[in-house]
Formats: sequence, structure tokens, C-alpha cells
Amino acid sequence: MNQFTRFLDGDRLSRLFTIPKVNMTDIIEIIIISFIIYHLIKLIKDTRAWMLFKGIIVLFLVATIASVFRLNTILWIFANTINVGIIAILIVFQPELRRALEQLGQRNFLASIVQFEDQKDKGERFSNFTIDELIKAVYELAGTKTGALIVVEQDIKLTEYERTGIPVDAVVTSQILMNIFEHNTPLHDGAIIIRNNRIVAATCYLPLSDNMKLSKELGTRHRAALGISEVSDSITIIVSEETGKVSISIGGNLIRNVNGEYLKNKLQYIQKKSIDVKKFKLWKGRQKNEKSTN
Ligand SMILES: Nc1ncnc2c1ncn2[C@@H]1O[C@H](COP(=O)(O)OP(=O)(O)OP(=O)(O)O)[C@@H](O)[C@H]1O
Repeated sequence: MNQFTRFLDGDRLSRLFTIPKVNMTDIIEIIIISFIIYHLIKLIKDTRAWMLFKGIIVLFLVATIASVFRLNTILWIFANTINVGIIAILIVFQPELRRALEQLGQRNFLASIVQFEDQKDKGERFSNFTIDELIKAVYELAGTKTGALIVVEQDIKLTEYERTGIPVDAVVTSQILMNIFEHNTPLHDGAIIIRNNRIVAATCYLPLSDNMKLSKELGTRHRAALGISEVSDSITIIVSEETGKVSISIGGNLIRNVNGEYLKNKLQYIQKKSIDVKKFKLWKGRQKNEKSTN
């Protein structure tokens, strides 16, 4: 708090305007900090936190002006509320902070540094059979305007959301998928989660996105699909009950009205990515073995 008061002090502020000596470490620090700020802004843009972020900037400007003109009462209020403000920000920004930390912990990001426990026993992810069955079911459901929400897990485990549903543990086939989403059946509500080549759970509840740009004509099914794509690297397929159109959500984006070919390309991309990771792991394993035998 004292540091903040000292920072707001007019003399200190005027000293800020003297040109300091810049060395190599400063440049590296500036690059790192710019990188972090850029990614933080990217993460919170289009969410509720964006408005709050703008509000904080306005408050910061008011504090700077108060400091320059020595408006002591305003400075006193700022200095005495900053601690509470930080705690309030942590509470309000909690989903965004969580998302940021989850993305930081993504295996793609850290794969080359840390070998995670749950990475070890991962079976084959996504066979051609699974892709074909998924596409077949999705477009048959679309043809009959049967609503569906299918989350395909990638690197970030969706165990937390899986627990909200009913365990299924079945091989992905078009018949099972169509059966699950059949109207007035016990499993049709909510989302199913697919891990590798298996449907792990049905009737799962997904977090709803608070993206303000989402079209008003879309309801909670699409909002839930967008929500899960904001907190994980999953790809979610949505079949609209109203229009029979197929959309996908990935990385906080909703791509509407996709055709079978587009969907197949996306799913094949995931498949290829997992094969590449597997090859990389095999290569790493082989290197380890070679080292230990030498
Ligand atoms: N948080 C959620 N998690 C999982 N599924 C959800 C969630 N919220 C809603 N759903 C599913 O969405 C259905 C309601 O869809 P709604 O009509 O509101 O959405 P929509 O986006 O307009 O989709 P549609 O075009 O199919 O009507 C629910 O019956 C439920 O199956």
C-alpha cells in the first residue's frame, strides 16, 4: 500500500519522465512483459473481464491525474482501498485466471519440459473409424433436427465435467450416438464427452460462455459449447434442434454451419496432432533408452 502511495507521489512521477539507461536485460524484460500482457488481453477479450479491465484502466488514469494535481483526498481513498480492490479483482476474475493457468499448463506448452503422469498410459486417440462414425451420426441427427452436443477431449482432461454426467464408457459408433440423443430418452439432455475412441459420459453439464458477441438467436446449447472451448482445448460439435445445422466450437470460437468435409478435416487434424505427439514421445523414449544403454 505504501509503495502505491509512494508511486502516486508527484515527485516520483516527475522522476519517471527522466530518460533511464536501457541495457540488454531491460529489452528482454520488456519483450517478455509485452508477450505476457498481449496474451492476457487476448484471453480476457470478449469476456466479462474485458469490461472490468477497461474499468481498471480508467481508475488508474484517475489516480495518475490525482497524483499529478495532488488531489490528496482522492489519493487517500485509492491508497486505502487498493488491498480490498485486489482481492475483489481476484474473485471477479477467477474464471479468467483459472483459464489462463489451465492454458499455461497445457501439455502442448509444457510437453517438451515436463512428462505428466496421466500422459503415460494414453491409448490410441481417434481412429478413422471413430471419425467416420461421428460424422455419420452428426449429419443423420442434423437431418432429423435432433439436438446434440458432443465434446471431443484433447489434451486437457475434462474429468471435472465428466463427473456431472452419467458414465457410459462405450465405443463410438453412429448407432450409439443417435440412440443417446434420441428425444425423450434418459441420456439425451446435456453433452456427451468423447475421450480417444470412447464415449465416456453423457448428460454432462458444461460451463456457459459469457461471450457477449454470441448471436442472440443461439441458445444455451451453443453457449455451453463455446463455454467448454474457452476453458479447454476440446473441440465440440453442436447439432441445432431448431435448424438442423451443425456448428463446432474450438478455442473460444464458434464456427457455424459447417459441412461434413470441414468437420472431417478438423477431426483429422486432431488425429494427426496426436500421432505427431506420439511419435515425438516415442522418439524421446528411444533417446532415453539409447542414453541408458550407452
Ligand atoms: N450448460 C449446459 N451443458 C450441457 N448442455 C446444455 C447446457 N445448457 C443447455 N444444454 C442443452 O441445450 C438444450 C437447450 O438448448 P437451447 O434450445 O436452449 O439451445 P440452442 O443453442 O438454441 O440450440 P438449438 O438450436 O438446438 O435450439 C438443453 O436441453 C440441453 O440439452
